[in-house]
Amino acid sequence: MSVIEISGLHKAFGSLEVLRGIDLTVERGDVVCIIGPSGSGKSTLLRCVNLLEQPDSGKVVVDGTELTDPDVDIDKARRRLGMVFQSFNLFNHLTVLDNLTIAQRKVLGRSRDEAERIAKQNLEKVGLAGRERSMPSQLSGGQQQRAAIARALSMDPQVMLFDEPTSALDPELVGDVLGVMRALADEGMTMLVVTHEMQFAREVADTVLFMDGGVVVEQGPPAQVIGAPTQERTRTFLARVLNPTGDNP
Ligand SMILES: Nc1ncnc2c1ncn2[C@@H]1O[C@H](COP(=O)(O)OP(=O)(O)OP(=O)(O)O)[C@@H](O)[C@H]1O
Repeated sequence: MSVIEISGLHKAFGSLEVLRGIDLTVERGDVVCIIGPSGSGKSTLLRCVNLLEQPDSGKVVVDGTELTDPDVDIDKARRRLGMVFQSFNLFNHLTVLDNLTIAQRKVLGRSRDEAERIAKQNLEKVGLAGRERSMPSQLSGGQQQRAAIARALSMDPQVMLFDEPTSALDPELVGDVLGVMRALADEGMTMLVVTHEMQFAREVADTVLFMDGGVVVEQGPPAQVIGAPTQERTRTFLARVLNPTGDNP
């Protein structure tokens, strides 16, 4: 069964049309990587999936619930989606453990003990066992991002949304975060990932979506979209990101 069904999605900011009719279906357990040039609408698409942005028209259905239905309890429906942002978005005045337990307790009504047990399991999963009492400022960017992933996982999401999760990291920390994401994919987590990491997209994605100018120009398995793109716009973009200096090898 499809976990995400998006149809006819449009979004404009003033006169700027950012999404111009996006259709996308994501099957359970699949990893979909969204690639494309800056300003092509990738983040806006992800933010429309959990209604952080209200689409102007079109439908977003997650796990059988239409989030774009005005009568739906959006806070409840949104709980199926875990979101990881470029900028980690941890509460800096709270310990790592409190960052992971606060929403579990407030939103899901879990007891402190249960929330802490689940938080610790997820911290272990992302390689941060023993850092429960640390403050975010005592962690590297990569560790903060892994804590943010553990926080999202602690809410038992059906789908994880990643918005350029490694773009704010020093290059040497990128691999750890991508490693955690690979492990999640291997466990069967359904994931929608906006990324500039072509190697990750090539190796982990079931489907790659190339967006440009608010439309999906090309989509399919990575071997097709990244390995043998059929559209000129995809080829031009890939040539630039895979060989940014334009040097011949
Ligand atoms: N809240 C907003 N208000 C006005 N304009 C916005 C808003 N959010 C995004 N935009 C504009 O919409 C366009 C698409 O932005 P979006 O962030 O979706 O692109 P992107 O493909 O994710 O780019 P990048 O790779 O640089 O993050 C950009 O021109 C951006 O300036």
